[in-house]
Amino acid sequence: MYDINRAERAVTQQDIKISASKVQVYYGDKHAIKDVDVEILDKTVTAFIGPSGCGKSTFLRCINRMNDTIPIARIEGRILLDGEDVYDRRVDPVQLRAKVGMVFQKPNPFPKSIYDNVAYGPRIHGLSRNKAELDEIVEKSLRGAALWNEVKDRLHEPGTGLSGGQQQRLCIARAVATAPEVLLMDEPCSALDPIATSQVEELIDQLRENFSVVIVTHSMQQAARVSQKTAFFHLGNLVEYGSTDDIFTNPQDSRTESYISGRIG
Ligand SMILES: Nc1ncnc2c1ncn2[C@@H]1O[C@H](COP(=O)(O)OP(=O)(O)OP(=O)(O)O)[C@@H](O)[C@H]1O
Repeated sequence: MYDINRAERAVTQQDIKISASKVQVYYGDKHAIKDVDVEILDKTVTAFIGPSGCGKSTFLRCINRMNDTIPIARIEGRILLDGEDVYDRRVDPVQLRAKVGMVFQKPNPFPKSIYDNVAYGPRIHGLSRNKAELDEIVEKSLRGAALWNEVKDRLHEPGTGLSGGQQQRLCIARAVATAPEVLLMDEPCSALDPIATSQVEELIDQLRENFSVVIVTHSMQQAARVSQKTAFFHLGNLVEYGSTDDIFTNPQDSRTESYISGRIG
């Protein structure tokens, strides 16, 4: 049923990149994430799956403190990135988000040129000393996002003039331009057609050579194709977490089994 062979399945002994313990998220009185413990590996694609409203995006946003921007959101527990608490008062969320990049559901390029979209982060974080270095970062990022060949002759045209799939790859280039260590992707293909989806999925597979990638997806086929680890959420709980093969072929919890077989969700 699921194509479980496309992504390399042998998850070798990877370092733990993110370690969450006893994470709770409340929106006002609503308890949206309940006591979540999870260890996310480096150089691995981890998929978050589960029915609508189960908390996938909420938990994803905890990792780079995007929930800080929602006034009614309250977070408890601990999330360590390379052993350091991302909620420590000394952590600057802007710096954190350069290290933990994010790609959203709808491509959201800035109303700027293709070049300036990618150069934006490196400029504000002072990652280049001169124009030549900045050019290099822009080219490398666009190559990394498998977009360079399509845009190299029109770098100074607006990013918003690209197709949806190209815009999403531009957003991925923008995210990788600040040399992040983790890439969070919240349903990155939901606005894309099948061809653009397949290009972005291939890209995700390449990105894990350098990053820890966490992807929220509604498509179980996509989770099976791109991830090596899968976490199944249900009603705010992390019900089951394991290798993608195991989750899809031998789930241990009846709720996981019901979801992957289409009985809930
Ligand atoms: N900004 C917010 N304010 C109040 N409640 C919210 C907010 N964002 C999410 N919630 C609630 O928290 C719960 C989890 O939502 P979340 O968006 O994280 O789920 P999800 O699994 O990502 O859903 P979907 O698959 O539909 O995107 C839901 O009950 C939702 O209504």
